[in-house]
Amino acid sequence: MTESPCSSVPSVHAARVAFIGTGSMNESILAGVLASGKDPGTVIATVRRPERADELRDRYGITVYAAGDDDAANARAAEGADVVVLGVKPVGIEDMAREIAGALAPTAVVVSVAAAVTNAMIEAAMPAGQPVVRVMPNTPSRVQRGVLAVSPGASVTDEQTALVGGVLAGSGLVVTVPEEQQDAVSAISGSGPAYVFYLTEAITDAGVALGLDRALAGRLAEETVSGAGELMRATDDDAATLRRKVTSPNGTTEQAIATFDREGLRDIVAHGTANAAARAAAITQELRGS
Ligand SMILES: NC(=O)C1=CN([C@@H]2O[C@H](COP(=O)(O)OP(=O)(O)OC[C@H]3O[C@@H](n4cnc5c(N)ncnc54)[C@H](OP(=O)(O)O)[C@@H]3O)[C@@H](O)[C@H]2O)C=CC1
Ligand SMILES: O=C(O)[C@@H]1CCC=N1
Repeated sequence: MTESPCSSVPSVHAARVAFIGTGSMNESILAGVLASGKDPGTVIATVRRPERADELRDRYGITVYAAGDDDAANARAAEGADVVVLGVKPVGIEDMAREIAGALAPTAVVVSVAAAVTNAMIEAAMPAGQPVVRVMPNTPSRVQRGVLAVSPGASVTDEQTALVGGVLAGSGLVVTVPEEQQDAVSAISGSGPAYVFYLTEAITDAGVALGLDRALAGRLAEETVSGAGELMRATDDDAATLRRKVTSPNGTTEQAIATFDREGLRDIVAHGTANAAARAAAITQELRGS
């Protein structure tokens, strides 16, 4: 991080934010940011397909350009923006950075939410000195309950990083992490919602196997997972303490937990997340080789 020579950074309220490539992840962040009260007139988005642009326009009342039928759409959206959030797939991020580079104000902060793409890769696609910030968000951003892990690049000032953090705070908890931890963060909180949904699916299937109808089993599982999450957030108890409070000695829960331990569920989770982090490192290498 570097010191700002002068205070040319706008307020979070006034900052013009462009979301370039607004699919599952960027839409989640955008939804959280707007729900936090940011003026829709300060937010612009791009997608590839015109029908997707219509959908976002209807849902959020923002300006949306479709790059599929307008080659200049992404550059036009980036022009005049204070914060530009790149949300295309990792393999397309560097090309997208190059596509918009010429349209950016020198002070515009380029944020990449792509897994496995380093600040240095984005910086190399930009004019020298362009501020860049790498972020690993997650989809609960959509309901302002995301976790967004921020790693500032080489040329971004503290004030610019604070602006990015202030905008993203509308979508959830913003934490700062050293960039070398981003693959681990991606494996834990970036992918984490999928693990929780997977567990919810498994609990639902287990309910069906025990004779419940699927609709009821699904409702029980979903309410239980979301209720447990809210409880975890609302109390000072950690997860292990809350688990113990459910587990009566010689009761029913004890049997389930003992089975999970015996059959290695913790090891499976450790192995799965290690593979997720390893995949991020492999994608970085693939992108460097391409
Ligand atoms: N999904 C997640 O939970 C998380 C994703 N990420 C990262 O977010 C990034 C996006 O992932 P995700 O949202 O899942 O992917 P999606 O496929 O849902 O979103 C990609 C979006 O990019 C748009 N797009 C593609 N090409 C262009 C183009 N040339 N111009 C403008 N828009 C374009 C697509 O438009 P269209 O819809 O019209 O095709 C689509 O809306 C990835 O880099 C991923 O690593 C990070 C953390 C979590
Ligand atoms: O699956 C992926 O690659 C992205 C990054 C983290 C969550 N989704």
